[in-house]
Amino acid sequence: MERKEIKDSAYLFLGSIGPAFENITLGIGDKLALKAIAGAYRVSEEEVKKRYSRTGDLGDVAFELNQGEEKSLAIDEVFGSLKEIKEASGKGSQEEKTGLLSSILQRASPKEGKYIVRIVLGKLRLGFGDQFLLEAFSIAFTGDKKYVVKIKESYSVCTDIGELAESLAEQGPKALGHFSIKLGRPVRSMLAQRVKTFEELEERIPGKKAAEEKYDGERVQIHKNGEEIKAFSRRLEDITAQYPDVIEAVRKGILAKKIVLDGEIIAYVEGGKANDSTGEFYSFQRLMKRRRKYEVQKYTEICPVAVFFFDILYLEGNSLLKKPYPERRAILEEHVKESEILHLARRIVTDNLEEIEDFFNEALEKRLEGIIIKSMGRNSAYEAGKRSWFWLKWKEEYASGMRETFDLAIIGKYYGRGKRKGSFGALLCAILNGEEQRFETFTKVGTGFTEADAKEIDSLLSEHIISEVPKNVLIKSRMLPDIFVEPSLVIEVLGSEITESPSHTAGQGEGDTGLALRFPRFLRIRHDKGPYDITTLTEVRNLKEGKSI
Ligand SMILES: Nc1ncnc2c1ncn2[C@@H]1O[C@H](COP(=O)(O)OP(=O)(O)OP(=O)(O)O)[C@@H](O)[C@H]1O
Repeated sequence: MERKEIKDSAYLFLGSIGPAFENITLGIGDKLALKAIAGAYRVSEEEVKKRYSRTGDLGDVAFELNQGEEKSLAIDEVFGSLKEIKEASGKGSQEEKTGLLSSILQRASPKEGKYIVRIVLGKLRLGFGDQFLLEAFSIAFTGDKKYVVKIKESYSVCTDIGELAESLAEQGPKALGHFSIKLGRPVRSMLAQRVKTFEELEERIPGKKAAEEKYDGERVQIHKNGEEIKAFSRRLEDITAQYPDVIEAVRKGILAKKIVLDGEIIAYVEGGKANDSTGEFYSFQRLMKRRRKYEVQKYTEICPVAVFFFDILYLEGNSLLKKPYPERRAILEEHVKESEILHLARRIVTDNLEEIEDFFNEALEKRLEGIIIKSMGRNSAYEAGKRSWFWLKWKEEYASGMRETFDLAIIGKYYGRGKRKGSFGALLCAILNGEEQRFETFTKVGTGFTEADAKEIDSLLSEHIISEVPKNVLIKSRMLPDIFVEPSLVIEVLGSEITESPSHTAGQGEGDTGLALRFPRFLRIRHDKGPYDITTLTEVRNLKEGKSI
């Protein structure tokens, strides 16, 4: 095969005439195909319809009607015609498309005609996909199956299967490893690994790490090449037309000429929530309203979105894929001018797992679904197409293993900090050590409150504010709250794990570590309980050992 034929046939094998990220729809449905078949083989449309209802496949109908056994087409002829069909547009384009299809069917053998019709209708169904084709490339162009893994890696960066086939045909295995990110050709997204326990985050990425908010929307890779701005989905489809608001915001807020950004588009209203400068996030379901071809502009108002960028892959002619994450993040911060629609993914950098836990709880409070922990290591490259151990996801559902409720006494309150300034903050809560008749801190609850809950709690606590720690309360200095309250108000809290903690005093005795409740969530105020009716240390210990309370 000639080089050009190799490229074209790579697309045709997958029932297409180009890579997914280019607009490759031919604009022919059953109705037009039926007309073209009738025209090509000089039978009535009724006849084609009758046969179609019997076989259920217009490709088979074309095969039956075609008498041209000895005819044969070259690949470039087929490919050229399909391209012409795609490009016919505007007034009279339907007739033009039908005429072009008719004409190529007349020149085709029965088998060729059958497959052309199927390709045109997007129903080739050869029974294999791109992964299979990559294995075939390994054998065909390197003579050895052992290159499959490398070819698949290259395909994550060079996502145009035709281009990949052409390079391999030309250079063999030497082509591998030399592909780079290119404007207009999205790379496959880097994905995050999942861990089983919160501690595993520390085992996998020890020491200093970043925790970023995890946005539950649509992954987007934005390519800006001067005036031309394109958005690609995780499946590498061109989704530019769906998000005119995002594209406009990029035009205004991203000043670099040539740049590729990775992020998540999410349904979001800036400053939507009173007292919260971070705005309000909405569900993935709501974002899906934006998946439409018509009335796109109207829906930008019905469902406003924002994009949160968390990575940069390319800048002014240079690939950044191999640079470590901290460097990429610094470059990203330099090039994104935040606005109502453009944001940087919020994050903290720390080596303290408890701070990450707080950050996670705050994310849930904002109705986000979790966090992504990212390695700050020197080798933390952008691993296109890979589920990488440099990125770990931790979601609300992973944290909800135990789901037990506890009645806890409030002994202090923290104000909202940073972005949460002015908002409710969190409550320091204690269990009762029955033997010592002492309240020992067990958890800090910052999520699950409605605005009404927060108001009610504030007003109830206001009567119990004291200036120092009472004798019957044991608090570590690192956990000191902004306001102390005497144990009086009891709340019911849902929690999912009891762990050893250097910050809490529950059951610590002479030792240094106490017990703590992880991922607590406020359920309700227990007006019916007093501070001496709450969950006790004995109950917590039993629960930790797997016995029920
Ligand atoms: N800050 C962030 N960093 C990286 N990815 C993020 C971030 N925020 C949101 N995401 C999204 O979260 C996805 C991973 O989360 P989740 O497990 O919910 O998605 P999934 O589609 O079920 O799984 P996956 O994407 O890992 O196959 C990423 O693919 C990305 O689209």
